[in-house]
Amino acid sequence: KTCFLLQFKDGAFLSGTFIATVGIDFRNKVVAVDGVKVKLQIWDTAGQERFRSVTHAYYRDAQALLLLYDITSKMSFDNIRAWLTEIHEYAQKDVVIMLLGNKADVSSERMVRTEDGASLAREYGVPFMETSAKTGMNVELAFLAIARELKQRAMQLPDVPRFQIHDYIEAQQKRSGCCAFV
Ligand SMILES: Nc1nc2c(ncn2[C@@H]2O[C@H](COP(=O)(O)OP(=O)(O)OP(=O)(O)O)[C@@H](O)[C@H]2O)c(=O)[nH]1
Repeated sequence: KTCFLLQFKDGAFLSGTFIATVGIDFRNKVVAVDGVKVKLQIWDTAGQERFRSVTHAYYRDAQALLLLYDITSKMSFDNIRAWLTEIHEYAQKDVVIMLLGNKADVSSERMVRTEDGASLAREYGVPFMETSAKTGMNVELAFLAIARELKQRAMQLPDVPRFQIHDYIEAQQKRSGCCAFV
């Protein structure tokens, strides 16, 4: 999660370094959505169980949640259902959720099929992408899709059709020729 956030914030990937997040950390980044500046305040939570009570407290105020698993770790994927249960318990009812299968660059060590990620996301009705904090694949798209959704919600006019995050991601991926949307 930290590498994913740093790739988005600074366009950098620190190879070989792993410093577990203690509790919670945050970064800000301003992005432009159709000429409107959207300030994203992104909280980076610790994945480790022992920090769980700290991270719970932050769900309530989140407008969006990016749920990351590691495609080389079946356990991280299997944990997603538990995270979704927690989200439903602690987060706002209308929170935007996105499921991301990260480390897609390490295909030789893949333990979770793309279809399995996509099918879990379909089950919960949330958008899904595979990403790489190392190469940057889909990192910006994930945050921009969220920013667009939040901006549209904030500025929603009665006669304008609602923004469809699934359609937006699919269209962007088709345009860039990247990574078939499953
Ligand atoms: N190849 C590859 N390695 C990655 C990628 N993302 C993270 N890593 C590596 O995975 C390890 C853990 O990454 P972190 O981003 O620190 O993980 P985290 O989810 O923030 O961990 P916690 O803070 O403990 O919850 C590091 O050694 C990273 O270099 C990726 O997309 N590709």
